[in-house]
Amino acid sequence: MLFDLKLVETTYSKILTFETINPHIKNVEYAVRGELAIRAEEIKEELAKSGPGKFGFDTVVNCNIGNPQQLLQRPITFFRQVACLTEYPDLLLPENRDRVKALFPSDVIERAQLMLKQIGSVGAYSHSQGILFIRKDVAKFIEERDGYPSDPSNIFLTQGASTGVQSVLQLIIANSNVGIMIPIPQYPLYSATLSLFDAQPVPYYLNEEENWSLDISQLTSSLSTARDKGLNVRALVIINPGNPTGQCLTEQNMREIIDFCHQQHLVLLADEVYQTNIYQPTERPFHSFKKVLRSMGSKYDQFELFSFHSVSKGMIGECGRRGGYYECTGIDKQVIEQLYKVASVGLCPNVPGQIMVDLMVRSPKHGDKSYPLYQKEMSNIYESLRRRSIKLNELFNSLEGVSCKDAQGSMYLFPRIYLPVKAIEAAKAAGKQPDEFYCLEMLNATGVCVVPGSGFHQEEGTWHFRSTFLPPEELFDGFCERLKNFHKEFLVKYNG
Ligand SMILES: Cc1ncc(COP(=O)(O)O)c(CN[C@@H]2CONC2=O)c1O
Repeated sequence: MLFDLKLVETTYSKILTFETINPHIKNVEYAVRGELAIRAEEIKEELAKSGPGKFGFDTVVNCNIGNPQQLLQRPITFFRQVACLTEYPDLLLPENRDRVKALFPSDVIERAQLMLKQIGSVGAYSHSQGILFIRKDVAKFIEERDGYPSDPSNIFLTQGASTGVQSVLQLIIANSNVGIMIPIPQYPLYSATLSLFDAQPVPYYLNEEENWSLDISQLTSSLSTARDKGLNVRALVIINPGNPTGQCLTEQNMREIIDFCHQQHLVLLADEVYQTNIYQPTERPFHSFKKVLRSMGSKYDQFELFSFHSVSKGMIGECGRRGGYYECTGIDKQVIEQLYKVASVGLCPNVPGQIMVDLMVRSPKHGDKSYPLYQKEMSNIYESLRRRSIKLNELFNSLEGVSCKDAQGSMYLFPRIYLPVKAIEAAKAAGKQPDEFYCLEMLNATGVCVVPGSGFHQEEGTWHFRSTFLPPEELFDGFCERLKNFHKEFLVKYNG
């Protein structure tokens, strides 16, 4: 007898429902692309369909995510020229030589030929840890940056820093009693990943009054509270420069943190993706944890450190290429073998992303044909980011009931907002956190999409939001004006 499909359809119950999927996935929150970002996409749709109409603006400005090229930042010419030739090697055939020479500088052609000689084809799987030739370039970059040896076999190329962070956390989280120390406010990749792997976040609070500084006493009290609860705290996460807070650690503070981890037997995860987004290079230069660690002498030779970097940030902003790496320092060889085994399950990181990592760590040098343009493009982007960070910081601090620490690094400002009682009551009535309510009102009034501080977690009773300073400089004054006018109107509406 044939199945009566109607019968099957009426009685068929879904295997996968919200109730039956992995509960850890349901616990995951990632505010950078949460409710505000979703609402911003809806508004974009409505604007595309029916024009400004009911909105007082004609464009949505995505300041919720550090995605420079979404905000029209131009890619670095040299990087794209090399990438272009590696994607279509026929351009390098003798019959095309003259035409290609007319379009591409000789050092671009040479670099593309070198890359293709090493990798074969961008369409081929590579070594699961990443192409050795590129890992050697990463190791050389680290040695030249820090002045200490780096071993390519201790380097993993990854799909952006995100997947590196997740691989390392997955390795450390042996069971649900494992605690991982994370900064508050923090970039929600960490809290989200701990939820996913069913680990326990052990929050340590950054000190906003002291420019988001990291007090060792805060680490100590947070750790002892967690251990008193019976948690097996195994690692400490540091984001330097900070996201969302933008602070850069002093070398002295970094030595104290390493000593703290050494004494308390913690693995250190150093997220350094913003290491070139440094806007006060004299007062607050970037130091890598690898360099500071190696400068502290043989007592720390066995210290365990993972350092993460990415092509998504800096002046490069090639977020969509998903390129990054992490370096394992002091990590047991057998543990590295396990990391390799898991990396091999995913076969390999994407090869265009690996090429971008190589271009980042081995960029045009003085004397190369492409160097003048490369240097000009990089410094123009850097100076513009610095100017925009200062301008937006000044704007926030000019607003009534707003205070904002300056951006020593990264791509964000994280102003604190003091909201009128009526606004807090209105938020409660709407079932929203006060800063979430403020951000939604901002989006609906101006089209500017930022992320509420609650999405990064924050000290109880304080409210913040995070904005990038990425809108194009030629539109920046208009962008700032939108925010200023909104804030004034918001206060009138809820101060009465
Ligand atoms: C501190 C930090 N670490 C890692 C990442 C992951 O980067 P990739 O996976 O792209 O290498 C980000 C991305 N920053 C997110 C994305 O944009 N805005 C943010 O806060 C980040 O801010």
